[in-house]
Amino acid sequence: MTTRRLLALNVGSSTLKGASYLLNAEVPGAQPRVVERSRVEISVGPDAQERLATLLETLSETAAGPEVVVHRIVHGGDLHESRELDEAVLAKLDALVPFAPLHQPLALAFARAARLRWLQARQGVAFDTDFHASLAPWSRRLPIPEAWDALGIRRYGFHGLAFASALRIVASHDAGILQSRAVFAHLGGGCSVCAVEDGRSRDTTMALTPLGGIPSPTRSGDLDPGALLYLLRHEGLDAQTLEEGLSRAAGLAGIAGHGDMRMLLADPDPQAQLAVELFAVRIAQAIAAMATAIGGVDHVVFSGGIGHRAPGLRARIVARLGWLGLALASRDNDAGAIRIDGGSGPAIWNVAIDEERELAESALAWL
Ligand SMILES: Nc1ncnc2c1ncn2[C@@H]1O[C@H](COP(=O)(O)OP(=O)(O)O)[C@@H](O)[C@H]1O
Ligand SMILES: CC(=O)OP(=O)(O)O
Ligand SMILES: [Mg+2]
Repeated sequence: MTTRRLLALNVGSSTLKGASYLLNAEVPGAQPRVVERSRVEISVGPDAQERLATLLETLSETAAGPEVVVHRIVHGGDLHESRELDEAVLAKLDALVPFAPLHQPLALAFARAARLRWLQARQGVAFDTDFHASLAPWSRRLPIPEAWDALGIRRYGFHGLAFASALRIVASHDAGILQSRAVFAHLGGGCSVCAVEDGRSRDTTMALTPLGGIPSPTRSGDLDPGALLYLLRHEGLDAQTLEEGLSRAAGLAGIAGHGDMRMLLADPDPQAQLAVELFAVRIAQAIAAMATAIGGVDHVVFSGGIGHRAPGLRARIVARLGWLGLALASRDNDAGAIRIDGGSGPAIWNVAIDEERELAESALAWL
């Protein structure tokens, strides 16, 4: 048997998740089996070398370095499919920094730090945007002048590795999801909802950047574009101040002062309750909108730090979708079971996604 050590790095907006795997092949050249060894989650920080060192210490992987490293890259632009990282790919990803300013610089700093640290390792990237290569033409195009579309201002969509993982996990319980209409709600540091028909993304709420779509804990999501023009033109805000406000001080935090859903759900303060209500209604509306995009819904799938861990929020979202036939089995929902519907309408799933495994599996395409 041949064995290679692989490290998967998932740089999110609030967390850095790492997992180490063995790629075991019975004979040289055979498709390897991806076997997880250890995983860790730490908060992100500005010093990539220091964070990498901390991550490796916790993974107990300092003695033998990885032979393969795969990085999650939020924005791949027109690049599709996982691929090996070289200077030309890095340059293309650098150019996409303005389309994902919270994520892309950090992830590329980690990729560069990892390339310096493990000079001998083969390193690659997989993109959040890749899952959405199949978006419907009316979803991909934004209703803006042609000349702006030509600049690349269109819907790309994000959280693709999260949706792919959720799809893989649900399909392992019910392969029927691969031939049906499914709506995925990924609710974490960033939140987005996706319409998936026969296993392919057709529409999603985030668009050009991970700032669009439904609100997130500290991000505004979609706004009247006139509000931004007003702030620029009449309140004298510059682009930097606007970006900071929309990315870090908006969403739940804009209304309630912070974006921690655990605390908000338990807080009777009217502003906390307004934030939760606005969040739940916008997500429920997005689920209905995504169902409309694909002519109905057979499965609804929740994931992400909030989507998977906050049963009270799932209950509030589903309560608004009874007219679509959705109903929860309350006890299963409260217990955090994977299948949480009452058995009558569409199936409702609650999954602990594994983006790191998606990263690891994606490397098999270019190794
Ligand atoms: N038990 C919980 N209930 C509600 N929210 C939670 C819970 N645990 C974590 N969260 C929230 O989940 C979010 C992080 O989700 P995650 O998907 O891990 O983030 P990232 O986008 O960094 O990958 C944070 O906003 C955190 O407050
Ligand atoms: C795309 C995105 O918003 O990712 P995250 O939720 O990990 O911040
Ligand atoms: Mg995430």
